[in-house]
Amino acid sequence: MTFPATKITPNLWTKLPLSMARGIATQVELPSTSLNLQRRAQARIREIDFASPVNKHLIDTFNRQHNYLRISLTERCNLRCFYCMPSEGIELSPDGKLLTNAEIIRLATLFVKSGVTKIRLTGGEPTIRKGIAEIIGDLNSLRKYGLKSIGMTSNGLALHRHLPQLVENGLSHLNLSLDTLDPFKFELITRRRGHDAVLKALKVALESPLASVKINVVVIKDLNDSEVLDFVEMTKTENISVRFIEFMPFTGNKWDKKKMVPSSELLERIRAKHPNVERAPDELNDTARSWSIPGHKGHFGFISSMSDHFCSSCNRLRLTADGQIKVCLFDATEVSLRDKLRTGASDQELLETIGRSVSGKKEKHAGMEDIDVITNRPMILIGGRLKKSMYPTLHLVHSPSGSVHRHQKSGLRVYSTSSSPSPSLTHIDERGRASMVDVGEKQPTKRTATASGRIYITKLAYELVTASYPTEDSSSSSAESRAVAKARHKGDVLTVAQLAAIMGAKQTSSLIPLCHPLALSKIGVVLQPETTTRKSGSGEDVTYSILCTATVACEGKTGVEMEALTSVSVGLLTVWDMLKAVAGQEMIIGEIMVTHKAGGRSGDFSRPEIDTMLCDT
Ligand SMILES: Nc1nc2c(ncn2[C@@H]2O[C@H](COP(=O)(O)OP(=O)(O)OP(=O)(O)O)[C@@H](O)[C@H]2O)c(=O)[nH]1
Ligand SMILES: C[S@@+](CC[C@H](N)C(=O)[O-])C[C@H]1O[C@@H](n2cnc3c(N)ncnc32)[C@H](O)[C@@H]1O
Ligand code: SF4
Ligand code: SF4
Repeated sequence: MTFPATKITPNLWTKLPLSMARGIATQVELPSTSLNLQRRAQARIREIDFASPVNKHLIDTFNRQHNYLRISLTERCNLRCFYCMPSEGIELSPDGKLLTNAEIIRLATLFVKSGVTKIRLTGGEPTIRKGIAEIIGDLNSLRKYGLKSIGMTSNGLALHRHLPQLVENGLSHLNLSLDTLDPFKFELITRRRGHDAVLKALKVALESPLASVKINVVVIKDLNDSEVLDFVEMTKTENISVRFIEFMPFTGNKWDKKKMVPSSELLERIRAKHPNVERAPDELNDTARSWSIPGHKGHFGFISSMSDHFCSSCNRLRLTADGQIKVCLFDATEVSLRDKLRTGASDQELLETIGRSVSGKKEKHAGMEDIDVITNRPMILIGGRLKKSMYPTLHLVHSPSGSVHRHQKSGLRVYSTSSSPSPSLTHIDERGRASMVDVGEKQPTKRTATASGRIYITKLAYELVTASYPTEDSSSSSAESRAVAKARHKGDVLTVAQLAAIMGAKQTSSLIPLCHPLALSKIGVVLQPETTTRKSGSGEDVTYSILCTATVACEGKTGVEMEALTSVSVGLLTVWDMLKAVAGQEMIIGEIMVTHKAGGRSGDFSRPEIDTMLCDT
């Protein structure tokens, strides 16, 4: 006999681990007198299987037990983070294709009864899903089947007012995405405003009884990597976990290895300031490797999906908003549970479908050298599909046929760019020469457009603009006062800029070569000085700016967005001219955009405002 099975006392049998039971059950050299032992071993295996918290359909061929389900509640979002979605936007699934609240709960119940103990709601932005509070409440009732945690990953924009209700209904863990402490950079990264709202949400979260609050920071070289120490500073007084995430590639996000800062490099920067930084315990199956600084209340960690992946301990499955099961973030394969559900599949049939997907899960994702050639969905969708015209033109392997084929090195599916239609320009004739569009045949309709833009100015310039005029002694001899006097000499900055913006709208066709002259019926310009305050390591940082908004209208054959944009641009340039004596070259003009447009064939457009996108929970 090669196995000391006979030495196992009845008491020990009940604790015999699966591997040993298997060893005994499969031994061929057991004497016939020991067949009883084999039977006992087989019985022990059945006992373990029965008691196993995870159904066999959720265990893959690498023995990874999938007890973490991420549910995407929506494909929509109130931000437009450049690293998550293509600038062209995404094609949304029609509402009828999305899982209903009842379908989400039916599937979640099945997963929980099969061993899932952790559910994370994500998206898109989960907080804009109608009825999220009820969904959380219903998930909470699954605790009786073994569900231990209900988490949510959110950008926080619409959260601060709703969070207490969500927590009351059962939300236990919140991961808040906040990549920068600088409001200006926030707008660059998310292509939207709302930094203040996210900070408010963070404050509410830290004051709530949530079991954990984590901040997700996607680190991009030369954009926000200089803020890593400021984020670490937050862990000094707050019981939070800040996680620095390596920038990952998804279709359309223009991933570039050079924009990614490896976690090891960030750790060295942190160590240079805090030599006593030490490794902290990780949670089981955690994506992050945690570290802390002695004396700090919170800790920080690195999610090194690219440089040091954690696939061997992967325990996660994804359910997309349109009801697909996706077993790996980087695997485009998916199976529709929604279709099965809607054709009357039983729980057992659904579980078997899930099991087939799980058993096909690969050991790990492609390495850094190959991963940028796979065609996956943009991160925001993780469940929808890209418009053909959105297939990326970078990082793709071309095929002569212009069809889908496999990348030679990784074996992953790639798309050729040759089938992508190219958009056409309206101001170019067939020979590629500039030409004004003939609008003679078009019917005049009421058109309106609103554009906005911002100029960032210095504190002194801000005070000058907002102080009632005149307030200071312009005879003072300091250089600063002389500059103030010189600027004031030009007049009331906001009034002059407003008039200039009105003139700018009227002059658009003289300035922009192919714009039609239009008889404008309305030009409304508002210049609003604004301050934004943020906490920094050394106290508070305040940003000073002036927001210029112009609304233009006409009864005509072409749109008036160029007039609105020109108006804003001229208004902001005038502010620059008026303030250059005090603010010099430190000013920045930016974020010039169309925010609303109505009338005309292309239909109405409204850039989502933070407040209009709030969920209605
Ligand atoms: N490779 C890989 N990375 C993932 C996966 N899920 C999340 N991440 C990474 O982890 C980051 C944070 O995701 P979160 O939504 O906060 O989820 P989480 O890290 O699982 O959250 P915890 O439950 O707090 O551990 C994402 O931005 C990704 O970079 C995954 O399944 N695979
Ligand atoms: C897709 S978002 C969805 C939830 C929510 N809208 C949010 O931003 O928190 C989930 C997480 O993925 C992260 N993420 C998105 N694109 C990423 C990328 N290219 N690389 C790394 N993380 C990314 C976000 O920062 C966020 O923390
Ligand atoms: S990361 Fe989140 S907030 Fe940003 S665009 Fe993607 S889904 Fe929206
Ligand atoms: S890449 Fe795939 S296998 Fe690796 S951790 Fe993410 S989901 Fe799991």
